Formats: sequence, C-alpha cells, structure tokens
Amino acid sequence: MTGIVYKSTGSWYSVKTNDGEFYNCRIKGKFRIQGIKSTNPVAVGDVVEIDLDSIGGETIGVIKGIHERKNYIIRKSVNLSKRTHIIGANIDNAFLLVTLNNPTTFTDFIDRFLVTSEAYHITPILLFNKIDSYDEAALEDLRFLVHVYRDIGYKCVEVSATNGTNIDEVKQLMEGKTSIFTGHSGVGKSTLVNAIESGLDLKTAEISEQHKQGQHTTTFAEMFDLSFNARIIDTPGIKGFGIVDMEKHEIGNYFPEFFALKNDCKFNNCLHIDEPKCAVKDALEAGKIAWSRYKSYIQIIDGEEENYRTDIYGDS
Ligand SMILES: Nc1nc2c(ncn2[C@@H]2O[C@H](COP(=O)(O)OP(=O)(O)OP(=O)(O)O)[C@@H](O)[C@H]2O)c(=O)[nH]1
Ligand SMILES: [Zn+2]
Repeated sequence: MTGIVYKSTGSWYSVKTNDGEFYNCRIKGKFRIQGIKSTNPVAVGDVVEIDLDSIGGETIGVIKGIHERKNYIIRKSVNLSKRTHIIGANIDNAFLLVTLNNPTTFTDFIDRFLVTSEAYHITPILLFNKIDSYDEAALEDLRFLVHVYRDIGYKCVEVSATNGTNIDEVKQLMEGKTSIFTGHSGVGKSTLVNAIESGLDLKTAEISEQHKQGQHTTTFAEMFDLSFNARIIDTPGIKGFGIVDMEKHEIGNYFPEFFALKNDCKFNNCLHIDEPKCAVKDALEAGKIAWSRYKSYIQIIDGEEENYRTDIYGDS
C-alpha cells in the first residue's frame, strides 16, 4: 500500500494511506536515500510503501520503501557532529511572511529565503502581512518592495491576518498543494494559519501537550490536512531559510534576474563582482536590478562560513 508520512516521532511514523486511514508504522531495514546521511531516514511528506501486520489485535504498518523525493528541506545541527535532519519532503510552496516593522524583515533575509527555495525547487511566495497597521510612509516602502519582487517574477500577496484581507487568495495558492509557512517570530504565522483554517492551532496545542509528557524534547514537523484540499507542514522552531551548501559560482543562478543576463556577461563564469563587461553590473547601473538584491547577493558570496553550513534557521 502507498501512503504519506504525516508525523514522525523518532521510531514511529504516522502514515495516511490512499484509503484515508492512518497507520502507526515502523521502519524495516535500513534506508539510505539519495546519498543523504540523516538522523531520520523517513521524513514528514515522504511517500512510502507499507505492509500491514496484525499484532495482538492492533494493525501495525511496516515501511518497506520510499518513493523518490521531489525535494526535501534539511536542518544541520551546528555542533561538531554536523548531523542532518530532514524536516520535510515533497513540499510545493514555501510562504514567507514579511512585515516591515514589528518585527522588521530585512531584504537580505527575504533574498536568502528566495535563493534557498530556488535551490530546493520549492515555489516561494511572499506574504506581506499586517497591511492594516501601516501608515502612508510604510505603505510606500511596501509598494516599492512588492514592485521589486513582482518584477523578478515572484508571487507577492499583501495580507492582513487579523482583518482577513486577501486570505482567500492565499488559500487558492495552497489548493491541492503542500505548503510550509516561515518568517520571523511575531510576523503573524499563527494568526494567519488560524485565519486560513480556524481550529488548526487546537490540533497543534494537543500535540505539544503530548510532547511534554513524552521523552522527546525535540519538536517534530507534522503535516495537517486542511478542509479545502490543502496540506500544511508545521515546522516548529523553523523561522526561515538560510543558504544551502553552494558553490560561489552557483549563487547567481538562484537570482533569476541575474541568471537571465548570464549569457550577456563577457565571461561565462562571471561572478558579477569586478569582471569587465558584466551584464549584471550594467543592469544594476541602469536601474534594472534592485540594489538591495545585488547587496544580498554580495553578502551571500562573501558569507561567513556559517551561512554555508546552516541552511535552516531554527531556535537551537
Ligand atoms: N495589526 C496586525 N497584527 C497582526 C496581524 N497578524 C498578526 N498580528 C499580531 O502580531 C502578533 C504576533 O502574531 P503571531 O501570529 O503570534 O506571530 P508568529 O509569527 O506566529 O510568532 P511566533 O509564534 O513567535 O513565531 C500578535 O499580536 C498578532 O495579533 C495582522 O495582520 N495585523
Ligand atoms: Zn557578470
């Protein structure tokens, strides 16, 4: 039987099969997928093959195989073991909630998120939240930012989680897909998810209650079905994306407006820094590329070692 992993707590996995039933499953044998060494061989969002077994009147599943992943996001531990944990797999949309103030979301944070989404092959969507709270000056800044990102081709939606503004548009973008929500603490993730589907926070509350009783201190990702044929992967403690292990020369490929000009640079390995006849620098001077984007690019290129190691920002 084929199913999808909705939850994992170490050695047990909750798998929903095509008939809509949930089964507690264990893993049989060893898994080594796509050459990743991770602390968890099977992750939330994985499509798995299971066999059912009846043990003492209870039906237990055994996971015997995993389908190839479309993508997956990982978190590397910052300690010496550098062990990788797969947070979630087969994700369609990554929503980043952005607020201009309260808290401030800086453009380099947005751009790192976009680069990582591109590298992971996840569709990034920017949600500019709290638009009900902005004064005219902030709205002006907002319009500029939205213009910059729409121009590149990124989907941007201005929302108010508290007023319900444009929540239907967000729901439309989620339909038939698996989404994750990220953003700084206080940007309104919980409020927004609650506006999308009320009562969902109730479920998560129950789960954290279970965690308190159990031995696990780590919070695990969990997937939820929403009422309008959409899924959310709840990623506790994950606030945003950083940069995946990348070669310097690759980074420009994940800035679509730079990538589009790549063949116009004199050198095909142009880093767009101080090479002559660089089409990206020309476009920047001509005002066709935003300075904030170029600044983020340089920051990533010059990034401290840490930026290349930690690809998911978490609390720990
Ligand atoms: N004015 C206004 N306030 C909002 C909006 N969305 C959220 N807030 C407020 O912002 C604060 C933080 O919202 P949360 O939903 O808790 O933010 P969060 O991103 O889940 O925060 P963490 O749980 O710390 O990651 C709360 O006081 C919300 O009421 C909005 O659209 N407009
Ligand atoms: Zn160049």
